Amino acid sequence: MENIILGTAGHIDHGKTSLIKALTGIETDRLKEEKERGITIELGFASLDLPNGRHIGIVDMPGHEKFVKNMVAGSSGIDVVVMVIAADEGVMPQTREHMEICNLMGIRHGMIALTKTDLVDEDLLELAMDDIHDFIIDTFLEDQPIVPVSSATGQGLEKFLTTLEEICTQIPPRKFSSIFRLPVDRVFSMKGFGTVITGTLISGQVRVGQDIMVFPRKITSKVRGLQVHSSSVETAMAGTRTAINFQGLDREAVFRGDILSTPGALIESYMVDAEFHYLKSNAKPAKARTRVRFHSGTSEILGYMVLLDRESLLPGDTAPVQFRLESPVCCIKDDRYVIRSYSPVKTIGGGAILNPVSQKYKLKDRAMIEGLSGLAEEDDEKTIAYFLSIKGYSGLSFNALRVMTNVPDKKLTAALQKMLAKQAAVLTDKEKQIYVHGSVFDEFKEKVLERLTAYHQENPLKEGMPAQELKSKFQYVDDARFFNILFHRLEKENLIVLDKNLVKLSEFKVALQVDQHEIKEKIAGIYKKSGLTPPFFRTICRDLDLDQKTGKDVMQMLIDEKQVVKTKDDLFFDAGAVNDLETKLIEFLKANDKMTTPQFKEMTGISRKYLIPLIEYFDAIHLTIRVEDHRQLRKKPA
Ligand SMILES: Nc1nc2c(ncn2[C@@H]2O[C@H](COP(=O)(O)OP(=O)(O)OP(=O)(O)O)[C@@H](O)[C@H]2O)c(=O)[nH]1
Repeated sequence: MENIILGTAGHIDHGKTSLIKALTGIETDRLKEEKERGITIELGFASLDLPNGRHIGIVDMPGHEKFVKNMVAGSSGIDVVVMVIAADEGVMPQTREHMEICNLMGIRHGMIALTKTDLVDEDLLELAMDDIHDFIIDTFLEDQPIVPVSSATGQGLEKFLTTLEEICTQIPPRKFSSIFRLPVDRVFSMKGFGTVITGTLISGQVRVGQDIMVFPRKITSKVRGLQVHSSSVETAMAGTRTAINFQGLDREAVFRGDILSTPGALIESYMVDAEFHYLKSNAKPAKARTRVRFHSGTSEILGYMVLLDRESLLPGDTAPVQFRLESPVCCIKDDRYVIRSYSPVKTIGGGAILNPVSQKYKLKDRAMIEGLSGLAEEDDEKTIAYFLSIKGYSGLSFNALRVMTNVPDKKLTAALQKMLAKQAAVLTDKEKQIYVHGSVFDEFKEKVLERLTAYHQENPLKEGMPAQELKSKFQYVDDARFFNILFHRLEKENLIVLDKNLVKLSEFKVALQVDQHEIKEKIAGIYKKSGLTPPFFRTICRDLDLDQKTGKDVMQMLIDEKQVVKTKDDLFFDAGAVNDLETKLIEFLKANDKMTTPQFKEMTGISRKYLIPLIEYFDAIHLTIRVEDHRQLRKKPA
């Protein structure tokens, strides 16, 4: 049987502490001031064994309006709430506020103790009952038992216990994360023991001898002793009120609001995103940016609440928000929190954490914000994928994923394995256990392929791009190991070939092994030698065993360097030969004004195959112009 944590709630002086004392014999008001003033300021702790042997840890919460923040602190980790309402007063302001806080904290089980029945007659008791029935409509206590009791006379206490027992059997086991966490309620020193810290162990477990870290201060220490419900134990499990005795931990260094965990397990953040329910009881809509008090675990932190998807939020509505805090928190996903207004102080809403380690959003981050609302659903793979996708190339470690997703270790490992298998995630660092989203790899793949394609186009005769040069184009992938892993995946997919520090697309082939300069010289020589009767270019390529693309690139160079002249299609001429011809042509036209094709043939002694392309070339460069069946100079000679 699992342990259960019970919390009391209710308006000041309605009899919470007296009820616990009547049930357990334990006086939870232990501060001197509390005794003197007769009210509960701090959280009180007690425990109770039910008739069926089940052990219950009790957190007695303060009812005074000023101490609601301690009440919030106490309510994290509570399974069942006893709402205490005095028969002589009925539902009062803090009865309502506590109910709202319990709702916001996600508490789903409870009952009502109608106390001080000895002070009222039948009629008044009935009136109080009616009052309560109206009050619990649409709350988690609707349809839950109401048990009249008197702590003064003991009347109804037995019925109270059997009812509580029955409720406890209905509480399903809690879904605990694997991370050991204990929000600090109290710190004190005991003679001969040193520093003792108490709190509710809200997830994971802790054992004697274990190293712990106090967050967000990051002080480390070792567990010397553990007590659960006043007995020493070796290991304490989630869902128990726990006292931990530390070896060499300064009492002054730890405060309520801190949180104990294992070294490095939590991540502190000044920004968290959450689903926020704005209580119906608020009078005005919430503004886009509101100064608030953020309560989570046992801490209260000042900050701003920023609406993420709207300009204002109506009472009763729920929306994604970001909290920007003055000091860091160490939340994990799904943690419940409560928001109180800055001044006057009043509970205005709360909900569950969606992204415990967030950042400021820019306009382009719309998709990230939209993705947040999907996180409230419990789909492990989707949640993991969301966080991996927003982290891009840097990815997330297994450790960070535990915090971000709140998925217990075994399930997290299984989900990641599944995602790796279908390439929805890539493990980029085995040692540090870093995962990136599958789409990050796809994006990288696209970019590398694009880069290499461009490189091959620019350098058709180079066998490949130096790997170092390629890497330098991806400065934003700052982890060399990560780069190499993605790189090798491209190789595995047969998209690229890595050889002697050169990378190339696998489909790319350099046609020639001779170097570019040599080919160029050879081709230039052929044109020089053949003068006005050159071979077709395709013939040259064939004779030299050149692939067309390489040949074309070399030819382009010869044209650029003005070594050859391009006429139509596949026919190129040595630039020197064409120049000589041009001089002769100009001389002839100056002397004769015009020239027919047969005259041109006579002058050059070449066949029409070369003649026509050359004549058309001189027209194209605007040296000559065709008039009827002859050519003349386009510009009259000076
Ligand atoms: N007659 C009578 N008096 C009661 C009963 N329960 C509590 N009281 C008295 O009511 C006063 C307040 O009781 P507490 O138990 O301190 O009330 P509380 O709700 O714990 O108060 P806070 O923790 O300060 O919010 C005390 O003087 C109690 O003696 C009861 O059943 N009958």
